[in-house]
Amino acid sequence: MSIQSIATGRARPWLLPAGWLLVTAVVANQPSLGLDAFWTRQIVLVCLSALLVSGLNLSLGWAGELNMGLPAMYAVGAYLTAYLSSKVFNDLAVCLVLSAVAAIVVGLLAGVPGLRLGGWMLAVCTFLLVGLIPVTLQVIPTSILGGQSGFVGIPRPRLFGHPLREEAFYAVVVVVTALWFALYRNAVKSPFGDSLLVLQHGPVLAPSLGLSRYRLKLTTYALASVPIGVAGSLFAYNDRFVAPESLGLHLILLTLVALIIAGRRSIYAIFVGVVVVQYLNNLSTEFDEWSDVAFGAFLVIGGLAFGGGIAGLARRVARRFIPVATAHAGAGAGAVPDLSGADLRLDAVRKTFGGVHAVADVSLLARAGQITALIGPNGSGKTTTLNLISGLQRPTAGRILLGDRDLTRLPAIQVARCGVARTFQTPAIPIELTVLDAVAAGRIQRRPISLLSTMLRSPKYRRVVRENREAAAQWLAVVGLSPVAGEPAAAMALGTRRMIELARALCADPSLLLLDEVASGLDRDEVEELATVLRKVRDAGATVILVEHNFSLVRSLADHVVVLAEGAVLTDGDPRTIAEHPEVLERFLGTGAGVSGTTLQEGRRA
Ligand SMILES: Nc1ncnc2c1ncn2[C@@H]1O[C@H](COP(=O)(O)OP(=O)(O)OP(=O)(O)O)[C@@H](O)[C@H]1O
Repeated sequence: MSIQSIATGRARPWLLPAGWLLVTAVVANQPSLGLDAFWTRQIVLVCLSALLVSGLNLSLGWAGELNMGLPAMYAVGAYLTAYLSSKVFNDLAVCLVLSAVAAIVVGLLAGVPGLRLGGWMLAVCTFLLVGLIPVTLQVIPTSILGGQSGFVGIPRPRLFGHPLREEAFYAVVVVVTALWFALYRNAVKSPFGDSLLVLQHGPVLAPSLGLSRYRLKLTTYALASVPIGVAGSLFAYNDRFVAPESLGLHLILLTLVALIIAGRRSIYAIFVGVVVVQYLNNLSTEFDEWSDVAFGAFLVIGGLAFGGGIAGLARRVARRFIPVATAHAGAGAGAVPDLSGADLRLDAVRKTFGGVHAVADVSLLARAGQITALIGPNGSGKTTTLNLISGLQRPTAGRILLGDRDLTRLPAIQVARCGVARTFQTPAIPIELTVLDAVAAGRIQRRPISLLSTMLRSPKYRRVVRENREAAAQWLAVVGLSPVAGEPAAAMALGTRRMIELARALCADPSLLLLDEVASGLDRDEVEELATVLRKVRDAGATVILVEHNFSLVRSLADHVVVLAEGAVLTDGDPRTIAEHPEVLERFLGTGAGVSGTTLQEGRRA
């Protein structure tokens, strides 16, 4: 298989858009379907609910933040449309656009402080917005928004000066929903969506790849406001009456239940979730006073028992019937591009945690085009040193220089953007990414693409994504994982996940590569393959820092070895000198153990 064919992945990419267009054309054509008023209304309601669920899914499923302010954004779209169309200018397109913008603005009022404060504060801040709906309606004169009794007399919609008959409005609702879902799908099935999956992995991975958690979450949250505001606007035109009681917590309850049925991060399954909830909601008019209790109970039970929803179920079934390929091509086959490394210099770097001196005035020089091994027993400060270099922790004192760039006070995102890439002791592989996309994630920050370009699949988007995927495919060939490029990365065996992480770090074209116990858990053949790859990377000019317990690997690979003990440098030199150093032998390898033992801990125990 060629690099290009691995990078391209899916055959017949036009199939999905063509199918979606066909479905939209059929459903939008109400007269040919022969739908009566009941079914037309049901389809309109499904569309409005699907818009709401997609908004909630973006914030909760993709960005991991519960947006409790959904009814407030919906209310903004509905009341703005009611007011504009009745008293200012009646045009459906204008009202849709202004409602989306107003929903974003209102959402950001709560979203900016909520996301800055972190934790559950977004849910709390947005919840306050819902409380503001009745207060706002009390304050604004009844002659403007209708007060507690609601806004009546919303006119029939007009579009570009023409009045819209009922079937034309129905078609607009279907087309707007289909269009939004195409844009929503493009947004999440892209490097932007992959970045959101990286966010799900926890607080450390995203900054190490140069991705800002706050910016990504805020962008997603703002995007999530768009379909909610649009749904509010369409709702006002559809019912031609807006009342505060339809904008309460019941709305968020129904939306959450539909999302649970559809599954977090679902796309088209949202329509199934919405249809089920609508059916249950129609039934519940017979036991109206109990409906919130019933939906609340479903939320709890569904959340516990139905994790992943329909989308998750489909993925599990697919995994069961389509076996995961595990073939391995043998590492070191592909060509390694030039990696222009830079010298790394640590100057009396210190890190203390309370009274613990994790790193005590460490000075070292790691040269470009060399592998510098950092060895020492457990707790000697190796990982902390890597964390200080990569910006995940800040030094208490000292200086860190990469070439002539001072990294000492830079946060992890900036350090990553300066060309520092790393792996972790436990491989950090986000769920739901293919092996190819997990590797390409290493390059997302190198050439950012705007969200608009992403959603519209602009020529720039296509070019950058193709080039990134080709680079990822090239690194997969180097580490011998081309045969599993399309498989789910997180489901791979430990050795494969370590190679995926290594390929991801290399895919960023790093000037400095930090490897934290990259050989741990690998079998003999895998360690040999790893050594082959690392020699190629070194020969390509990268600066490599290798934290490792496997002393045989260190001996065979390292140009220079730095030995840490209790946070300080005990000694440094070439591997042969270190292997014969009396104190190293005595303290870590054991005087009788010799240096051919595989790990430092084993030697210490000897
Ligand atoms: N966040 C922290 N808070 C308090 N102490 C810490 C923290 N991180 C590390 N330490 C302490 O700093 C010392 C060095 O830890 P570090 O993880 O860097 O060692 P290491 O050489 O990488 O060990 P290992 O080989 O087990 O990974 C240890 O005593 C550890 O307990």
